[in-house]
Amino acid sequence: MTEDDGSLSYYKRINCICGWEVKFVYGVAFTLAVFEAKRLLVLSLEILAEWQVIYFAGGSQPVAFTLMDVTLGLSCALITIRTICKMIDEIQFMLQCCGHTSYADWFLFDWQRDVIFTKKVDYASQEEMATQSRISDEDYRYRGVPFKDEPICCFIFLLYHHNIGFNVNERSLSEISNIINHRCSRHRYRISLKRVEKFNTKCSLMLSYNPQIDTISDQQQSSVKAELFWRTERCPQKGVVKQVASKLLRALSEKGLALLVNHGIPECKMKAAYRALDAFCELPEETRAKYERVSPANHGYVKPGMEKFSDEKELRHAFNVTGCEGILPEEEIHGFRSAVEELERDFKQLSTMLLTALSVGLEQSHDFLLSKHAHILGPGNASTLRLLYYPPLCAPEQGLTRCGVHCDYGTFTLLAQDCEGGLEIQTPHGERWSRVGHLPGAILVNTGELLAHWTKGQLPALRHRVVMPEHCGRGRHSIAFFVHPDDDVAIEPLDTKITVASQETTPCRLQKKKRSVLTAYQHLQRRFRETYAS
Ligand SMILES: O=C(O)CCC(=O)C(=O)O
Ligand SMILES: [Fe+2]
Repeated sequence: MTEDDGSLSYYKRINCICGWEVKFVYGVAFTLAVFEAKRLLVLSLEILAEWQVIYFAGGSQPVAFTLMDVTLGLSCALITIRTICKMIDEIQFMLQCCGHTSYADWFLFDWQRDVIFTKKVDYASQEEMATQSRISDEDYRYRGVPFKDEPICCFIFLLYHHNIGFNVNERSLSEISNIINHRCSRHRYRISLKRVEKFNTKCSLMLSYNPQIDTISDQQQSSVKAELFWRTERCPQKGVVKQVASKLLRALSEKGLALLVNHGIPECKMKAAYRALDAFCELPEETRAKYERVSPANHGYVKPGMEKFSDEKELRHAFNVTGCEGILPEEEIHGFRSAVEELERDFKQLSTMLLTALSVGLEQSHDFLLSKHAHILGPGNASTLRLLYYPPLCAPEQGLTRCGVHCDYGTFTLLAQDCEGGLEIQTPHGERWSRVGHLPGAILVNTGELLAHWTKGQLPALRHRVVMPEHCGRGRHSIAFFVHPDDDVAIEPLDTKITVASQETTPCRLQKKKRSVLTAYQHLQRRFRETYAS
């Protein structure tokens, strides 16, 4: 890395981190394609030159067959190459590794196009990268991704469904898992495969990676899964709910967060909301001011600098929607209302399911937590849908950040984010920060202060922040759904018998001081006073 005119350029060559197996198969497929192409060329030339002779000797039929054979051979070889490339890309994507300087490179430029059509591009140079063709959110999956010699991966765990998009069969999955488990053991990746026919799913891939923990023991590994199986069932079987509950609880107790796939909220609804907020942020300042949040209500537009979690300037636009018929900029932005109302409905439904699972996991009746959250998005409950937009920034700047360190205040938060990245979490039992990568369509569940307090810290509140981008980004969009109990619910530790291992946890601020019993409303207002500039 060199420093030139104050700008940083990276001069690191691109190496493949893949094992010899992948390189070998890749090489064979490529050689095959070259060989078949050569054969096709030579044959075509021969036919052209000798056509009269072939015709009179009655050789046109065998020649036609050979031609067909070669053509098929070539396309098969090309398909093989493509499949292998896709498989490698998919693995890199899931591991959130590779890329030139980080896996986020994939989203920054059209890697494949540039490799093919440009003679020499320095992918390491930020200036050069800024001039490259950008790749859209929809496209990146179908393009190649750059390799890197040292994976910059963050802690992530997920259950990824075959029928959502990991389009390979079970055999190739187990081959991939063998290769990765063998080759990447030093990077602490683990992949395991499961068949879950019962839930109308062909197979799932479980992947875990944690660079902060020296080794992931088998026991730790099996404790970080969380998935929602029963979203389409009105009356789910008890066993299914119990299974999800225990996975969710283990994930939240050990990591403070869980990643949900197969949750039923389509990505297009998130994107509609992102677009609606973009349009709002482009309105003149005086128009936006009409919709500003006015305390003590939480509904409305929060302009940059209005809410502060740290001493740094925090550059973000937020629009809080509390569901209590607060005004929305529908007049200026047609479709704003429907975009947020649809999401509110979906997030509320998802929260209801998670509250049921948590109640069961806490060994209470299934409606135990639901009864404390009876009025989500209605009067007397502070649950809020929040649209967030962080404008693009080119380089980290002193005293400026996107979102300072904080714990969320309520029961839990559901968070959807685009591919820009920047979200970081502090694992409950450590001081180090880990990146949370972007998995398209997945929703993050993180524990809030009240759930931590209720469970005496056994489900610890997750400290998180959004840092500035390393490269020129495109701006970050996210949607948070803060689930809060009804205003009058007292926040005393619950009488629960949590079955997960009790561990020493980093206390969130609520637990540090002994205070008289507060209601959920009082607790929230206290937090708002601390974070909102008057
Ligand atoms: O934008 C994000 O990803 C995080 C936002 C957040 O943590 C919050 O608003 O509480
Ligand atoms: Fe937060």
